[in-house]
Amino acid sequence: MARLTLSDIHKSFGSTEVLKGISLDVANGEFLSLVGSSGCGKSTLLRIISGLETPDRGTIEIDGKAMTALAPKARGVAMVFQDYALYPHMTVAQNMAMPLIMARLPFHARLPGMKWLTPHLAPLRAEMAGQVEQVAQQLHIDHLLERRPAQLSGGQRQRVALGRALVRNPTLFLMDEPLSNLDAKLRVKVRTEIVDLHRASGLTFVYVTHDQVEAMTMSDRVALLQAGTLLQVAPPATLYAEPQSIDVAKFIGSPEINLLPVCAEPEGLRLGATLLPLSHGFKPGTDLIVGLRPEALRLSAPGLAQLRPAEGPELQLDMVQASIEDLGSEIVVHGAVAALPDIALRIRAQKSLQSGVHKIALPERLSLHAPMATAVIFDINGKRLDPQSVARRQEALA
Ligand SMILES: Nc1ncnc2c1ncn2[C@@H]1O[C@H](COP(=O)(O)OP(=O)(O)OP(=O)(O)O)[C@@H](O)[C@H]1O
Repeated sequence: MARLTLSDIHKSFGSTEVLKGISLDVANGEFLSLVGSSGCGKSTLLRIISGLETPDRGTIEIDGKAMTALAPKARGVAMVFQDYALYPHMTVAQNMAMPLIMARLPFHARLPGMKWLTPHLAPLRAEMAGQVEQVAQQLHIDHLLERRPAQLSGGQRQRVALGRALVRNPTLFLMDEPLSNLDAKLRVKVRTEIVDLHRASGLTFVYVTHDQVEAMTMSDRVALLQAGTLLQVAPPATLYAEPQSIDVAKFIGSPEINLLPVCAEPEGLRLGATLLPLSHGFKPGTDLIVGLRPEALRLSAPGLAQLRPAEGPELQLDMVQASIEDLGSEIVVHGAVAALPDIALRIRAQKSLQSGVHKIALPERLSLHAPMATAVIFDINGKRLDPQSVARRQEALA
């Protein structure tokens, strides 16, 4: 187990500043995912932690010990790459033993044929073979030890790469998009296996992905990186329900969050002809943005099953439906706010809550309802307005 501390990490390649001052603490035994769109600097940060890349500025500590100047192999860190980087001419057993051989056998003893000329090293070789066997059993690949990588499936290769990293008994496990070469079904399976491996090993994991579903389902916390800056670091549920900015709100959740430009009035927030009763005491005339998750919206229309009564106060919006995506268990409805055709709306709803017909047909005009508590309010620069400070302001005005 290891605690990782990054302080003010900067990195440029030529004139391009890729990391702009990253500070991050990863706790002992935590599973932290680093997410962000392509090119935002995820792999560079991982390579800096492992020692494969040097930061221009900033420090890396593991359990309080300075790592910044140490060579990769001195850091006790294991890394699994996207392409697995297995040696094609070696068996699975030889691939998995390689980190042990490099760390523990003297150079001359690693050369071909030296096994017979260094009998005094036989106990060490047997111990290493035992370690490989043990990790192979843990990953259910012990029956594959004599095969070469070309004789394995994608998922099996992936497990060999994990095994090769684990065999060194690392304190910190780094993974760079390890599932991206697997098909969708296998990805779900291996995802669960990695989570199980994390639980069983108790190791600290830092996992890079651009896939928000992976990050949200696997991690204790998610760190969202954008253009070399950390936008927010939080548990998945917090990132989803309490995004600190519009950029975070847009990255997490599919379909994307609905963003409605409104203007504050004394009685609420005005969206075209609709007045949303979110009267938070904003100065009249202030432009704001209201975020509503597609799955927070419920539809009603003539001919549809009646909605269950709401548990708390609700917002109501009229929508002009443009298209319906039927995903089997649920539907996604796209459309526009009535009378404001440029403002797109998306709703995600369980199909069983609809009228029960096989082919979903909805009237063009729909009425949408969302619990008020699910609305997230941002200022015009995209920063989330803290609900507590909003409440305090309301009290002060009362
Ligand atoms: N060795 C290098 N030399 C020059 N530029 C580099 C180097 N390594 C990375 N970059 C650039 O740094 C930026 C960040 O790259 P990085 O691989 O860290 O992004 P990423 O978030 O991991 O992207 P992806 O999800 O596509 O792998 C990119 O613009 C990339 O082209």
